[in-house]
Amino acid sequence: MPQQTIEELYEQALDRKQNPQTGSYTDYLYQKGLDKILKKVGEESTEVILGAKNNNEELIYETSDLLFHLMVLLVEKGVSLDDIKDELGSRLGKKSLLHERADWRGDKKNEKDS
Ligand SMILES: N=c1c2ncn([C@@H]3O[C@H](COP(=O)(O)OP(=O)(O)OP(=O)(O)O)[C@@H](O)[C@H]3O)c2ncn1[C@@H]1O[C@H](COP(=O)(O)O)[C@@H](O)[C@H]1O
Repeated sequence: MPQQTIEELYEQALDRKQNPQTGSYTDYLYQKGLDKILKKVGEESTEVILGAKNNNEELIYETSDLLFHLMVLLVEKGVSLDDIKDELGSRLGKKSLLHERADWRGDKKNEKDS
């Protein structure tokens, strides 16, 4: 079975933006505009959560849907994958702030606030 990288998925979405194709679902999303794309990202996020509660097959399917719609959102907003990689890179090696969280320390008093 062929595989597709996130980079290829992004490039595909970018190509659809630059070279609109009639009958393309990606093009349909761009035509509908940002609110439609955001609605799809919201729906697909919820479906990832529901899929994870069911089984890994559904989780994989819904995560793929979400990644596709996220790539369309990034393209629509003019955000590149490099922008995301830079942000992720800036976090590399940073100490997590987990130790500052009361719930992690087992502070039951604050659990209801989390
Ligand atoms: N990876 C995807 C991909 N993942 C999900 N989807 C579409 O996302 C939609 C999600 O399903 P839903 O039931 O939630 O949505 P829907 O009812 O079809 O549509 P809405 O009216 O809700 O918007 C389906 O129509 C899927 O076909 C995708 N559509 C396209 N791609 C990739 O993009 C390429 C280009 O596709 P086109 O732009 O259609 O040529 C394809 O070859 C694929 O590689």
